Amino acid sequence: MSTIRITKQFNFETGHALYGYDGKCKNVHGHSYKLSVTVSGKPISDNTNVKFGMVIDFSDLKKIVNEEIVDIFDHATVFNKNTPHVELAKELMDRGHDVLLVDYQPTSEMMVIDFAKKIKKRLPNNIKLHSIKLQETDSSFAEWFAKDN
Ligand SMILES: Nc1nc2c(c(=O)[nH]1)N=C([C@H](O)[C@H](O)COP(=O)(O)OP(=O)(O)OP(=O)(O)O)CN2
Ligand SMILES: [Zn+2]
Repeated sequence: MSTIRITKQFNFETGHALYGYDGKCKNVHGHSYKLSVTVSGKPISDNTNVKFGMVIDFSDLKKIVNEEIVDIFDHATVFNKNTPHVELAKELMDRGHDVLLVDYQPTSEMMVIDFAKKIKKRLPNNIKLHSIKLQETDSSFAEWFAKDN
Protein backbone atom coordinates (compact mmCIF):
# COMPACT_ATOMS: atom_id res chain seq x y z
CA MET A 1 0.00 0.00 0.00
CA SER A 2 1.27 3.50 -0.83
CA THR A 3 2.27 5.98 1.86
CA ILE A 4 0.03 9.04 1.68
CA ARG A 5 0.19 12.48 3.28
CA ILE A 6 -2.97 14.13 4.53
CA THR A 7 -3.37 17.67 5.81
CA LYS A 8 -5.82 19.34 8.16
CA GLN A 9 -6.05 23.12 8.42
CA PHE A 10 -6.92 25.20 11.48
CA ASN A 11 -7.42 28.87 12.34
CA PHE A 12 -6.97 30.62 15.66
CA GLU A 13 -6.55 34.15 16.95
CA THR A 14 -3.68 34.75 19.32
CA GLY A 15 -1.95 37.75 20.83
CA HIS A 16 1.77 37.95 21.47
CA ALA A 17 4.70 40.32 21.92
CA LEU A 18 8.35 39.80 21.08
CA TYR A 19 10.28 41.08 24.09
CA GLY A 20 13.54 42.78 23.09
CA TYR A 21 12.70 42.80 19.36
CA ASP A 22 13.84 45.86 17.39
CA GLY A 23 10.60 46.43 15.48
CA LYS A 24 6.88 46.97 15.88
CA CYS A 25 6.29 43.37 17.00
CA LYS A 26 7.77 44.23 20.39
CA ASN A 27 4.29 45.65 21.05
CA VAL A 28 1.44 43.44 22.21
CA HIS A 29 -0.51 42.59 19.04
CA GLY A 30 -2.35 39.67 17.52
CA HIS A 31 -2.55 37.45 14.47
CA SER A 32 -5.18 35.33 12.78
CA TYR A 33 -2.94 32.29 12.64
CA LYS A 34 -3.46 29.63 9.98
CA LEU A 35 -2.04 26.23 10.87
CA SER A 36 -1.64 23.29 8.49
CA VAL A 37 -0.73 19.90 9.94
CA THR A 38 0.42 17.17 7.55
CA VAL A 39 0.79 13.55 8.62
CA SER A 40 1.74 10.46 6.62
CA GLY A 41 0.88 6.80 6.76
CA LYS A 42 -0.71 3.97 4.83
CA PRO A 43 -4.49 3.98 4.28
CA ILE A 44 -6.14 1.19 6.32
CA SER A 45 -6.58 -1.77 3.97
CA ASP A 46 -8.93 -3.87 6.13
CA ASN A 47 -12.40 -3.39 4.67
CA THR A 48 -14.02 -4.42 7.95
CA ASN A 49 -12.36 -1.51 9.75
CA VAL A 50 -14.68 1.51 10.07
CA LYS A 51 -11.72 3.69 9.07
CA PHE A 52 -11.15 1.66 5.86
CA GLY A 53 -9.25 3.73 3.27
CA MET A 54 -8.09 6.36 5.77
CA VAL A 55 -4.55 7.16 6.94
CA ILE A 56 -6.13 8.74 10.03
CA ASP A 57 -9.67 10.05 10.30
CA PHE A 58 -9.52 13.84 9.75
CA SER A 59 -11.76 14.10 12.84
CA ASP A 60 -9.21 12.27 14.99
CA LEU A 61 -6.43 14.54 13.74
CA LYS A 62 -8.66 17.55 14.43
CA LYS A 63 -9.29 16.38 17.99
CA ILE A 64 -5.57 16.04 18.69
CA VAL A 65 -4.66 19.45 17.25
CA ASN A 66 -7.62 21.19 18.87
CA GLU A 67 -6.82 19.73 22.29
CA GLU A 68 -3.07 20.36 22.10
CA ILE A 69 -3.01 23.72 20.32
CA VAL A 70 -6.13 25.47 19.05
CA ASP A 71 -8.23 25.32 22.21
CA ILE A 72 -5.25 26.54 24.24
CA PHE A 73 -3.90 29.28 21.98
CA ASP A 74 -7.17 30.66 20.58
CA HIS A 75 -7.94 34.09 22.05
CA ALA A 76 -5.06 33.82 24.50
CA THR A 77 -1.99 36.07 24.64
CA VAL A 78 1.42 34.38 24.62
CA PHE A 79 4.44 35.77 26.44
CA ASN A 80 7.96 34.49 26.93
CA LYS A 81 8.11 33.66 30.63
CA ASN A 82 11.85 34.35 30.73
CA THR A 83 11.33 38.09 30.16
CA PRO A 84 9.88 41.00 32.16
CA HIS A 85 6.65 40.39 30.22
CA VAL A 86 5.89 37.91 32.99
CA GLU A 87 4.80 40.90 35.12
CA LEU A 88 2.32 42.02 32.46
CA ALA A 89 1.15 38.42 32.10
CA LYS A 90 0.46 38.17 35.84
CA GLU A 91 -1.52 41.41 35.78
CA LEU A 92 -3.64 40.19 32.85
CA MET A 93 -4.23 36.79 34.46
CA ASP A 94 -5.29 38.47 37.71
CA ARG A 95 -7.85 40.40 35.65
CA GLY A 96 -9.23 37.21 34.14
CA HIS A 97 -7.49 37.19 30.76
CA ASP A 98 -6.29 34.01 29.08
CA VAL A 99 -2.51 34.19 29.04
CA LEU A 100 0.04 31.55 28.06
CA LEU A 101 3.53 31.70 29.48
CA VAL A 102 5.92 29.75 27.29
CA ASP A 103 9.64 29.10 27.70
CA TYR A 104 10.52 30.50 24.26
CA GLN A 105 10.25 33.69 22.25
CA PRO A 106 6.79 33.38 20.61
CA THR A 107 7.90 33.74 16.99
CA SER A 108 6.29 31.55 14.35
CA GLU A 109 9.50 29.50 14.19
CA MET A 110 9.47 28.71 17.91
CA MET A 111 5.74 28.05 17.90
CA VAL A 112 6.04 25.38 15.16
CA ILE A 113 8.78 23.65 17.18
CA ASP A 114 6.48 23.61 20.22
CA PHE A 115 3.50 22.44 18.15
CA ALA A 116 5.49 19.63 16.50
CA LYS A 117 6.50 18.23 19.92
CA LYS A 118 2.93 18.38 21.17
CA ILE A 119 1.37 16.74 18.09
CA LYS A 120 4.02 13.99 17.79
CA LYS A 121 3.32 12.88 21.36
CA ARG A 122 -0.35 12.26 20.51
CA LEU A 123 -0.11 10.49 17.13
CA PRO A 124 -0.59 6.70 16.90
CA ASN A 125 2.67 4.79 16.19
CA ASN A 126 1.76 4.11 12.56
CA ILE A 127 1.20 7.80 11.77
CA LYS A 128 4.16 10.14 11.29
CA LEU A 129 4.12 13.91 11.56
CA HIS A 130 5.39 15.06 8.15
CA SER A 131 5.23 18.86 8.48
CA ILE A 132 3.58 21.84 10.07
CA LYS A 133 3.01 25.24 8.49
CA LEU A 134 2.11 28.22 10.65
CA GLN A 135 1.02 31.34 8.82
CA GLU A 136 1.18 34.58 10.86
CA THR A 137 0.17 36.97 8.11
CA ASP A 138 -0.72 36.63 4.43
CA SER A 139 2.95 36.93 3.56
CA SER A 140 4.78 35.35 6.54
CA PHE A 141 4.94 31.75 7.66
CA ALA A 142 7.21 29.18 9.31
CA GLU A 143 7.41 25.48 8.49
CA TRP A 144 8.65 22.45 10.43
CA PHE A 145 9.59 19.35 8.42
CA ALA A 146 10.35 15.97 10.00
CA LYS A 147 13.12 15.35 7.46
CA ASP A 148 14.97 18.47 8.68
CA ASN A 149 14.82 17.57 12.35
N1 LIG B 1 11.42 35.36 11.40
C1 LIG B 1 10.40 36.02 12.01
N2 LIG B 1 10.27 37.35 11.89
C2 LIG B 1 9.26 37.97 12.48
C3 LIG B 1 8.31 37.26 13.22
C4 LIG B 1 8.46 35.86 13.35
O1 LIG B 1 7.65 35.15 13.98
N3 LIG B 1 9.50 35.28 12.72
N4 LIG B 1 7.26 37.91 13.75
C5 LIG B 1 7.07 39.20 13.59
C6 LIG B 1 5.83 39.82 14.10
O2 LIG B 1 5.26 39.07 15.14
C7 LIG B 1 4.71 39.95 13.03
O3 LIG B 1 4.39 38.68 12.54
C8 LIG B 1 5.06 40.86 11.93
O4 LIG B 1 5.51 40.15 10.79
P1 LIG B 1 5.61 40.85 9.40
O5 LIG B 1 5.56 39.81 8.35
O6 LIG B 1 6.81 41.74 9.43
O7 LIG B 1 4.25 41.65 9.39
P2 LIG B 1 3.84 42.91 8.57
O8 LIG B 1 2.37 43.04 8.74
O9 LIG B 1 4.67 44.07 8.90
O10 LIG B 1 4.23 42.40 7.14
P3 LIG B 1 3.67 42.76 5.70
O11 LIG B 1 4.91 42.66 4.87
O12 LIG B 1 3.08 44.11 5.80
O13 LIG B 1 2.69 41.68 5.38
C9 LIG B 1 8.09 40.03 12.95
N5 LIG B 1 9.15 39.30 12.35
ZN1 LIG C 1 3.33 39.11 15.62
